[in-house]
Amino acid sequence: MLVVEDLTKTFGANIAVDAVSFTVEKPMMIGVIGRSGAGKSTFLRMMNRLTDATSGRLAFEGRDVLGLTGRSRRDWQSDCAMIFQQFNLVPRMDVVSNVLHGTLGRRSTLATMFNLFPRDDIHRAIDILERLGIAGHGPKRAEALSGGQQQRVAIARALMQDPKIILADEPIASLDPMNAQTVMEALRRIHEEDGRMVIANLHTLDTARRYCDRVIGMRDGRIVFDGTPDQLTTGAARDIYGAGADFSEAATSTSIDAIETPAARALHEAEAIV
Ligand SMILES: Nc1ncnc2c1ncn2[C@@H]1O[C@H](COP(=O)(O)OP(=O)(O)OP(=O)(O)O)[C@@H](O)[C@H]1O
Repeated sequence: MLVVEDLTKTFGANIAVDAVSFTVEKPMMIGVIGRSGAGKSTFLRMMNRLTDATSGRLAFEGRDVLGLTGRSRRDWQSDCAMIFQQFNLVPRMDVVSNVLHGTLGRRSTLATMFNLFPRDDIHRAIDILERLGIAGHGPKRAEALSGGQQQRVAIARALMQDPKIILADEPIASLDPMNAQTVMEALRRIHEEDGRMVIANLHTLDTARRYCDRVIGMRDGRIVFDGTPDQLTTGAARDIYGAGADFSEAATSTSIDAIETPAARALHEAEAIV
C-alpha cells in the first residue's frame, strides 16, 4: 500500500535522505530511529509533502504522492496527518477548538474566520477527546494542560482529519516517562482499533521495540536496518547509531521502560563494550 523508491533529498551538497526505499504491505506501526541528523524528520516531511523531494518515488494506494499539486496535495495532507514534538497547538485557544482546527482543510475561509463549526464536528471532536481520555479538559485553554495531555489534543486534532496515516515526528521527545507512555499507548490503540498506519520518528530504541511492529534504522540519510523489533540486535543498533560515544547515549535512553527487558539488557551489554 506504501511504496517508497530511491527517495532522496539534498540541501546543497548535503544529502539529508539518500535513496531510501521500502514497501509497506498493510497498516502497521513503524518506528524510525537513528541519531540526530540521520534524516528522519526530512523523510516524514517529504512524505507529508511539507518538503519537496529532490528525486525518487512515493506511492500510497497507487497514488503518486510526489506528483500531487493544489487540491490533491492538500487532500493527501489530510490523509496523512502529522504530529510534532512541540504539539503545535494554539496555546490560548480552548482544547475543543484546537481539535476542530483539524477540519480546516475542508472548511471555508469565512467559517474559519468566525470559528463556525458544524454541530456534528463538535460532537465528533468531543467523542475523540473522550476516546483519548481528555474530554474533561475540553473547555480549558490548551496551555493549561500537561505536555502529555497537549500531545493527545494534537493527536485528536489529527484524528479529526480521519487520516489513513499518522506521521509522528518525535512525539514523546518533550515528555516525561509517564506522559510518554500514555501518548505511545494512544498511538498504538489508534493503529490497532482503527487500522491506521502510524510512522513515528523515535529517539529511544526501547520505545520502538515496545510499541512498533517494524523498525527502520537510518544513518546518514540511508536505511541501514529494516526489520522487526526482535531482529534489532546489538550489532544492528551499533550500525544505526555508530559505535562512537553517541551510541550509548542514544541507544540506552530508557525513558519509558525501566524494566530490564532482554533487548535492553543486550544494549547495556553493548554499551559496556563500546
Ligand atoms: N531546511 C534545511 N536546510 C538545510 N539542511 C537541512 C534542512 N533540514 C534538514 N537539513 C539537514 O538534513 C540532515 C537531516 O536532518 P533531519 O532533521 O532530517 O534529521 P533527523 O534525523 O530528523 O535529526 P533530529 O532527530 O535531530 O531532528 C541534517 O544534516 C540537517 O542539517
